[in-house]
Amino acid sequence: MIKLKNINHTFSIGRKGHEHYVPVLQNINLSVEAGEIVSIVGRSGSGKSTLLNVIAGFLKPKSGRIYLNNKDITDLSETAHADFRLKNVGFIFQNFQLMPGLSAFENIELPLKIRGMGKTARKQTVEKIMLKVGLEKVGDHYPNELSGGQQQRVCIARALVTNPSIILADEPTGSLDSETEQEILALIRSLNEVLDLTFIIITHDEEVANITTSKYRMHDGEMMAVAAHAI
Ligand SMILES: Nc1ncnc2c1ncn2[C@@H]1O[C@H](COP(=O)(O)OP(=O)(O)OP(=O)(O)O)[C@@H](O)[C@H]1O
Repeated sequence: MIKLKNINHTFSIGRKGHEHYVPVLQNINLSVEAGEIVSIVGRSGSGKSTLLNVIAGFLKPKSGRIYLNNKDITDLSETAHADFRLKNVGFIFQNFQLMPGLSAFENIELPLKIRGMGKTARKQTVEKIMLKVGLEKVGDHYPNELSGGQQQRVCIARALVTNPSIILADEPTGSLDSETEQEILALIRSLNEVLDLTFIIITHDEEVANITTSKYRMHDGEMMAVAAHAI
């Protein structure tokens, strides 16, 4: 489903004329099959977010190829990439990134509005997702009227609502207490099982890495497989 082939990336640091180049991704190869939950762990600065940005198409690698569902997406234009993301990829963030002026329902509905879906279909789709993630009672709450766990559920529902084939998650439980973390991890597992959704999760947290089917560790821009086990 996702294949990274020999991905390399460097950032240039410093003023023009005095810049130096820091290799951040070095010869990364990764293959993620449909229905997997993959975690990428590693210290701060090891290149995890850069890798996720490359997979998402926000950052073009200096070299290497990226395939999603057998389609080479490395050289898509920005517009084509944005369109591709809207149809195929959902995002979950550590700090939720919800729109503060929109209710839970409206936050989840937003990607469907952007896609031009009609009002009745939107309502049906959002209500179905809200039920799936346990938000049916708080649709009219604004983000500041929700707990951290509920906000993360809204973020997850918003990621799911366009029916993506893959979810990219950046520290999805980083802002949650340990009990809420367990609830969100259980939700991710059940979505994976029921919907056969694929997840790539970057995390510092070994608890998160424990629910995954494959685990990789980044170290100074290099990646190695740590373990693979059935959940
Ligand atoms: N836009 C940029 N320009 C220059 N250097 C960058 C840029 N973004 C990241 N870096 C550098 O690339 C390296 C990897 O950063 P990255 O954010 O991918 O690490 P990370 O593993 O996600 O860290 P964290 O867990 O703290 O988020 C770091 O040394 C960082 O300083």
